[in-house]
Amino acid sequence: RFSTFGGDLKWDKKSLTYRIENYTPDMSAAEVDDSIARALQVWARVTPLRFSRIYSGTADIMISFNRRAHRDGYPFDGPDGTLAHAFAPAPGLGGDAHFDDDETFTFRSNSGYVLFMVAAHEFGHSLGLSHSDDPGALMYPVYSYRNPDTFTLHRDDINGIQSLY
Ligand SMILES: CNC(=O)[C@@H](NC(=O)[C@H](CC(C)C)CN(O)C=O)C(C)(C)C
Ligand SMILES: [Ca+2]
Ligand SMILES: [Zn+2]
Ligand SMILES: [Zn+2]
Repeated sequence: RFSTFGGDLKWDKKSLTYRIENYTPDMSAAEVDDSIARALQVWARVTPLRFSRIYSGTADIMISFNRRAHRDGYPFDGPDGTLAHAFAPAPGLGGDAHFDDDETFTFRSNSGYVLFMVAAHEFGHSLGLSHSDDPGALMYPVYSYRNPDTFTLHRDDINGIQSLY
């Protein structure tokens, strides 16, 4: 069963911007760009939301790779453990997604954490979803590998995001 953040935190606009601030050494920049774009598309396909990329200035969804403490009061924990975090819709830090660069991120291989899968989960938070208790849902709080080519959103994720937009 999906959950949202208290107070129905959601964006009050349909067009959102995103900016990739830096890159992980684990993958090519093109693979990171593609993983991020596809992770946003997961949600765009089932909502009226549209995402456009900007290359400077402040986007609604600022995306970065960080290690340990990185100035938001939620330091990462080194390899494994927490893989990433994201903030509910709001100005400033709201909507932003941070990835723990002490992880090994991959484009599609399960020899690390598939960036597309992690990002798709994080963007659920960026859009206003909290966690689901359904183990098959993308918003379930535990990472599980799924083939990026055959991945589809679980009914619970769709119900959740469509309860907001
Ligand atoms: C492999 N490690 C895990 O499965 C860890 N889970 C995560 O890092 C979550 C992200 C995954 C689901 C992409 C954190 N989260 O909810 C961010 O929004 C632990 C379950 C160990 C906390
Ligand atoms: Ca970690
Ligand atoms: Zn952070
Ligand atoms: Zn989460």
